[in-house]
Amino acid sequence: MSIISVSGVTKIYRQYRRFPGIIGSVRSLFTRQYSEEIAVKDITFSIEKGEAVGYLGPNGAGKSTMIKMMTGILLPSAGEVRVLNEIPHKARKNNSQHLGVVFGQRSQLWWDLPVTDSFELHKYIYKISDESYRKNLGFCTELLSLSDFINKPVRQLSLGQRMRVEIAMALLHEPEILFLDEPTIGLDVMAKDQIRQFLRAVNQEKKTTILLTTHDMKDIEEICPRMIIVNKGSLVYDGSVAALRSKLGDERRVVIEFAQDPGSIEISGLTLIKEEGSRKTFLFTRNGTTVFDYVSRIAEKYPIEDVSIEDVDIESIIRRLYKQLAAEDEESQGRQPILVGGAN
Ligand SMILES: Nc1ncnc2c1ncn2[C@@H]1O[C@H](COP(=O)(O)OP(=O)(O)OP(=O)(O)O)[C@@H](O)[C@H]1O
Repeated sequence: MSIISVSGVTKIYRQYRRFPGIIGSVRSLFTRQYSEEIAVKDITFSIEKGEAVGYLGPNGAGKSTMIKMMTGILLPSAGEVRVLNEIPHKARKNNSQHLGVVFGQRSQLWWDLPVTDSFELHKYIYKISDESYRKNLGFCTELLSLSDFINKPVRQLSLGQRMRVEIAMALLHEPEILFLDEPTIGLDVMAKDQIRQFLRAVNQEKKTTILLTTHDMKDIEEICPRMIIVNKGSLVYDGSVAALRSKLGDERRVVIEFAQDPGSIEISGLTLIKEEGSRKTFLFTRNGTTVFDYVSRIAEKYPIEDVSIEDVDIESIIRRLYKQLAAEDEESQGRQPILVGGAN
């Protein structure tokens, strides 16, 4: 049985409009006008125990709304969300023992208290046994290097330190599922790396199921073998990075270091995307001809010093997908998603 199951879920936000001015305020009392926004549109997916899934999408795609429904903060307008086989909104009290939640922008910590006091309070509220607390705190302190600032008041912590503390706190009661909304937003490269390594360890060693939203593709690469992509409320992709790569055309980047600058060269089948003197980068799409055929054809005309072939990075793939989706949106409003499905 899936640990999370979302079937046909839609969320519509309804916003009441006020008429302007004093007369308007009186009128608003009698005439209710409202606008509707479909934030999540008929989404279905399920997640198995122990998976790590990235939930992606452009701004306003409906990611936070979905996390809020899975954690029981919001109710769907239609469809059903089940987490640990319960309706999250109804089972909030019981479920909180089994869920860990980190909302990057909103803190669960006590601002003026030392970090340890927030942890102790969490231990008390969640009735964590002494042994379990010691073990989990030890795991987090070591892998997140918390000891340098664990006695400082939370308000004195840097953003990166605070995020590490938030994540540790969400894991102290050893939840089965960890939800994270943009856990690496605004952090420096080192802090991001540490959090990614930590989350990977939590998923692999403790078998905690992880679902995170992010705009940072490195988070996906390092933590999540599976990604779910949403756009304007609808699901547009559910599968692995590799499968998306091949769905969108299997592109490779070919970097050629020429013995001397050959000037501008044109080879049909290769698209020049970067020129740095004698070093040129081409984009190659697999289409029956191998990249070696192209390179040997070039080498007949121009002496080559070095060649390297790289996969296109996931960031570029997602950018391409978003561009494709935006173009499709312009072309035909409300058409069926182009890419649903595609696991491994
Ligand atoms: N409380 C609310 N009332 C009305 N509309 C809302 C509310 N919360 C979100 N929305 C709207 O629903 C849509 C989806 O918002 P949501 O925050 O879920 O997107 P998101 O994918 O998390 O975006 P981002 O990446 O920018 O955080 C947006 O158009 C947003 O304006």
